[in-house]
Amino acid sequence: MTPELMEAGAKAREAAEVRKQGNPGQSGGRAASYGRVVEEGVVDVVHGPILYLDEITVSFDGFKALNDLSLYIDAGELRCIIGPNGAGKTTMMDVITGKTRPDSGKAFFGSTIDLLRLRENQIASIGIGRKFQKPTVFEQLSVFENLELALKADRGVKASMFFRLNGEQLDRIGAMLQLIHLKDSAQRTAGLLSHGQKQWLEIGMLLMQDPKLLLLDEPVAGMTDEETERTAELFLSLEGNHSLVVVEHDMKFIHELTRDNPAKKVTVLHEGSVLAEGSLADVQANEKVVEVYLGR
Ligand SMILES: Nc1ncnc2c1ncn2[C@@H]1O[C@H](COP(=O)(O)OP(=O)(O)OP(=O)(O)O)[C@@H](O)[C@H]1O
Repeated sequence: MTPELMEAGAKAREAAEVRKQGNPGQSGGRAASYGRVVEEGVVDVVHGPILYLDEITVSFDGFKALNDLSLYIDAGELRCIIGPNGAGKTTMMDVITGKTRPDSGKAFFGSTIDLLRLRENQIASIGIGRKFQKPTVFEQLSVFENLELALKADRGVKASMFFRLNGEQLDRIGAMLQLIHLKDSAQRTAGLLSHGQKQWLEIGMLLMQDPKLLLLDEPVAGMTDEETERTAELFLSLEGNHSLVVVEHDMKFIHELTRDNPAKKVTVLHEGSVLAEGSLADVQANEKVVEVYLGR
């Protein structure tokens, strides 16, 4: 069998597996999904949040990195998650993206897609994008080529080689360059960009794949104040069209992300579960939060 055919076969199997999730009696015991057919790439958010984590527990040698963690993110929401070192933020992202399997609990994408039954690559292909703390771009390629590659990412190797951008795709790359503030650097080698610009490029690459949910792990670590402000602007412009979960230590950045709407929810994690949730002002005034985190 040719590699192209094997790839096509694997894709078809994945699509079938995702579709199968509408069957009754699947994990999570959610009768609400009974008999519904899940189309590939379609996330059902009509009846609730885009991300639903319920009583997730993850243990490492008996130590609970996540301890009955329940968290719900609405479609189009920008949620900031803070918490001291070791609170479980990375482990939570690992569970959502299929890197770590929990001991117990439920994790749904929309109301029908059971994330705990999918592999990492399947989870990425149904629209959950993850940005790690360190930027990972193709350093030898230009900014434009990095975005072009991201656009082709779901094609097979051979199809990518012969793939030519059409007008609409060129326009999309142009719009993305504008959005991530790299229009003037389109032909620049990515390796020569500043740290902040590399972060934006990687975010742009994720966005080229049009994720429904973006998980961003400390996106402004190492950025200048100006870059941090621009990143806040960028995320605020994505809110509504995408759902974003931003894990961050930088409180100034959290302030910037919540400034337009002081009631915006912020979640504080501690020892593997939610310690407090509410507006930034509320959580900052919460005594338990002050004790374990902000008061340090
Ligand atoms: N693979 C592992 N094996 C053993 N312990 C682990 C493993 N992964 C995480 N832990 C522990 O689980 C706890 C939660 O870790 P996690 O990295 O999720 O926290 P975090 O909130 O992301 O912390 P930080 O802000 O420092 O990145 C920590 O005490 C960590 O030492």
